[in-house]
Amino acid sequence: MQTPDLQPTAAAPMDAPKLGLPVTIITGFLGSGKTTLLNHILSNNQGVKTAVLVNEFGEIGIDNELIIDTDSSAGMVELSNGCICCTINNDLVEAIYRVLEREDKVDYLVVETTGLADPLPVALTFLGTELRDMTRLDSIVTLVDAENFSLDLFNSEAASSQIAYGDIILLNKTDLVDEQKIADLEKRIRDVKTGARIIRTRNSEVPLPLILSIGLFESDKYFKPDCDHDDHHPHHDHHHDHRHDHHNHHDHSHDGSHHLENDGFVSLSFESDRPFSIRKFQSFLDNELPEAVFRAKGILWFDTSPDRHVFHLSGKRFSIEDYKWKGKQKNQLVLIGQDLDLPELRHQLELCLEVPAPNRDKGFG
Ligand SMILES: Nc1nc2c(ncn2[C@@H]2O[C@H](COP(=O)(O)OP(=O)(O)OP(=O)(O)O)[C@@H](O)[C@H]2O)c(=O)[nH]1
Repeated sequence: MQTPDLQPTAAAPMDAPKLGLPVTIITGFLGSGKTTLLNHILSNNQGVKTAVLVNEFGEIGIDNELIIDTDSSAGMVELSNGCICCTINNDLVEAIYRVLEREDKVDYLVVETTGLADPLPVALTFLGTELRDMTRLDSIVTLVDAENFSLDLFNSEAASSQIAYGDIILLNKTDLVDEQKIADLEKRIRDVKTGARIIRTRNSEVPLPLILSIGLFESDKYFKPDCDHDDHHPHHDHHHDHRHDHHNHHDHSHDGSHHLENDGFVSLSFESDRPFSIRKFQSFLDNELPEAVFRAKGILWFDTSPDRHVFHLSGKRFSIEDYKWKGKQKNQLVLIGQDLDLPELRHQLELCLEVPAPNRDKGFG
């Protein structure tokens, strides 16, 4: 279920973009940091009107001063930053409709599942019902408590399901354990899920573009840009290799970019005025995409399709929405990951282009 078929579905009606509300599901065992992550999202998701669905409102530790207005009849609370919070009483679908039917539209929906539950039914609610056309399941983010994730938890079906379906896994509370334990856990997580995308966090602090499909085209604000471009960026002239030392750094600021640079996150911007071969691009996603790529967003042009495709990727999950071209056809893709081999990745993408051109200049834009 993680990887829908890449073949574009029937063309969307002219100029009628799908209004799929992007949805991120947060899952993870009891006490792993889900509510902490929700608060992190709500405090940093500026300009993105976000709705959150939680199982019981009491569980959400949103600071009281964020809350301004309560419409208890609808089980909905409006927060002072414009975000809304809605309880799931019995019926998840009903709660989602309450969000979708609001006059004051939201841009993003985040759903926190209960710690003991398997996230699959929640994901299927978005993928397998009529909600499928109104929402777009963007990512499933799994929190893992580095201190308490014991062997027993690996025997819990819910916990292994949470890992198996997580597009991105946040190994949280890394402040409470030593490096050896973290490394052991990463290995055990990869035993459950080959190719798991794991990010180490404290207090669930993760750069939002890694877990939510927002601001990805502005990723150079957050992520050290493509090495190929370093020469053109005087601010990056102190560029050095983070591979060997990034775990020893400490985040002295709450500024996301600082944290990211220390953790070796980089982004690759790829543009081309030739279309991708859909077959080669699909094979790249299925077989070559490095584990260290967490996120991607792109405007894609395929050889066999007249449409403009908006592409989102989270871990191995991706979605494609079809639109009509307005301007000139081209490919534009941003990939974000940790310690990526950027020249190699660029080369792989070039090989996905429809007609390989010899002696192509390296680097775009
Ligand atoms: N030391 C430490 N504590 C953390 C970290 N992240 C979260 N916590 C604390 O762990 C406790 C549980 O965090 P929550 O965010 O409430 O966890 P949850 O997954 O929502 O918990 P449930 O709703 O019970 O499933 C809180 O006291 C947090 O402050 C971390 O990285 N390090």
